[in-house]
Amino acid sequence: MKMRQNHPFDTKNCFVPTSDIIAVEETEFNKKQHNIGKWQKMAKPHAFTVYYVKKARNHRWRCSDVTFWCVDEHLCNQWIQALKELLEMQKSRPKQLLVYINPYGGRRQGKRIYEQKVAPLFSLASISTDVVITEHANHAKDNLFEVNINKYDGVVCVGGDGMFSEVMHGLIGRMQKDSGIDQNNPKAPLVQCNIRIGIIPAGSTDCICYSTVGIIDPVTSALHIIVGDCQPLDVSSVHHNNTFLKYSVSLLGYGFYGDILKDSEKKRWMGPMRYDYSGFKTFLSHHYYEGTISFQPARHTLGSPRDKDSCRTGCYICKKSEQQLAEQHKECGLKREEDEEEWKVIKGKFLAINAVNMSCACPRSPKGLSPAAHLADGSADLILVRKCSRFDFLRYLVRHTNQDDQFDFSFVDVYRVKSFQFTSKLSEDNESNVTDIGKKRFGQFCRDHPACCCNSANSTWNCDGETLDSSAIEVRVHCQLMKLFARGIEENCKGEAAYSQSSIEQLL
Ligand SMILES: CCCCCCCCCCCCC/C=C/[C@@H](O)[C@H](COP(=O)(O)O)NC(=O)CCCCCCCCCCCCCCC
Ligand SMILES: Nc1ncnc2c1ncn2[C@@H]1O[C@H](COP(=O)(O)OP(=O)(O)O)[C@@H](O)[C@H]1O
Ligand SMILES: [Ca+2]
Repeated sequence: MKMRQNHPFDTKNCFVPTSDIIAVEETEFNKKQHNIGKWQKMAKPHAFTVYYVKKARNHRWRCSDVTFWCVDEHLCNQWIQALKELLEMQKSRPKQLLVYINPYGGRRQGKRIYEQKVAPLFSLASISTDVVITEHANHAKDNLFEVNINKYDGVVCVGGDGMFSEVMHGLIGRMQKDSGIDQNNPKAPLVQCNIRIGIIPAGSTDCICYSTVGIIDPVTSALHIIVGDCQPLDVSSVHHNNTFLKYSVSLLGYGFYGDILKDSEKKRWMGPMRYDYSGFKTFLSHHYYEGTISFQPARHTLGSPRDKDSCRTGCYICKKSEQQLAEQHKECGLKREEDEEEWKVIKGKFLAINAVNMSCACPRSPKGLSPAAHLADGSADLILVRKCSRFDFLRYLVRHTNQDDQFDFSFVDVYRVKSFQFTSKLSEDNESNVTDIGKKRFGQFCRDHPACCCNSANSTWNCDGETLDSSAIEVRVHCQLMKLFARGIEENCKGEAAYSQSSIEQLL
């Protein structure tokens, strides 16, 4: 048996674990191939091609192939058969997928990206698909309540974080409905969703994809789906007055990121640039908001938000935290102790309140809002940015883009929490004096100090890129409620070199 790679100048030996094989196919023999070099000496060659994952720099994956030639047709078929059987044994690989494409996400390239880059790979890997191109917001979510979900091994969403959020709401909501769980009850133990979601990035921020794969690249994401990767993910539930509002997996942000989102929605025509435009505007407006945050610290996890190590493939902290939580729940089931656990209360004036379930790394900030946050440890990092000067806030923002510690400021606090509540001062006041028409009419600016940027109007919550209607919320982290076709960010990738190079550049 002889081997020929599609890159003839690569190393002669090629080692491919079966878990990295995408497909094995009998190679169509044509005259041109027969005339290449030494193969022309073979009387009647037979060949098969192995398509496999080739790992490149910066967590990027590509489909590569190697062709094996031989004269014996029987031997060739035996090899094809044996390799196909090996692939068949990989039970985590999906065979049937349901795909939702948001044609208006990001730069409006979702359909093209799927058809040109992803569909050919799925077809090579013999994955059958049912494709839905969404016609309106909530199309995918509503559809997920109707389809025969058991037919599928996974759901793929082509779009941004907002589109992912929609699909996640459909799947988690469907799961609770089928199990008779009332989502409006903030204390209800939610049923885990075992149908994995794959994200083909075609949105504006794509932070969920970046934080779970390490790169925004449709081909890489498609290959993670094909090899059947599985990454559990924490999900936060958000309630107001015993009414379910939304789930969140990436950023739940009040103040700065809420205001950016609200402003940017009016500028959708700008595409992903709208966030930079609204970001600049919001930065200049420098509004802060008064309110009270109470939270329960996450005592079950070994990690802390100030750790130097981040969550990586096969993360030990996520595994340990999951075990710890399972043990606690067993005990709590008997004693119903959870609610008695300590609550910490913080009142203040905040420029931003960010709760993140994952690092929220994205191309704008490759280390994210909380670099040491874990994907599946049952906790969220609660970041409180108190009132400070514009200059200090800018210093804080800039540290998201370099190696310096963004938590090392006197006006920034970070806590690892398992649940929290927020009420704005305004809603507290409104509750105490029911109708204050004056406040509503002149509510935009502080009447006592017109120039102080103190805002007597509420901000809005940014929940994975969607606005919430209520400012008073109650949030609870559900450990590993769902799963993605991903494996977290891999350690010691060739890409790490680029990271350390930039840190060297900074030192010089
Ligand atoms: C001076 C430069 C400062 C850069 C600071 C960058 C911090 C970026 C952190 C981004 C965290 C993103 C968390 C993810 C949120 C997404 O779920 C969510 C939805 O995504 P989708 O549209 O794909 O559906 N995206 C968002 O809510 C957008 C967040 C907006 C991030 C843009 C921030 C730009 C800030 C620019 C400040 C400029 C100050 C300039 C002063 C001279
Ligand atoms: N066909 C459609 N028309 C309009 N909105 C849609 C459609 N399909 C999905 N959406 C909504 O668009 C929003 C943003 O989508 P997303 O793919 O995240 O793009 P972006 O990253 O640019 O915000 C989501 O909230 C989703 O519900
Ligand atoms: Ca987490």
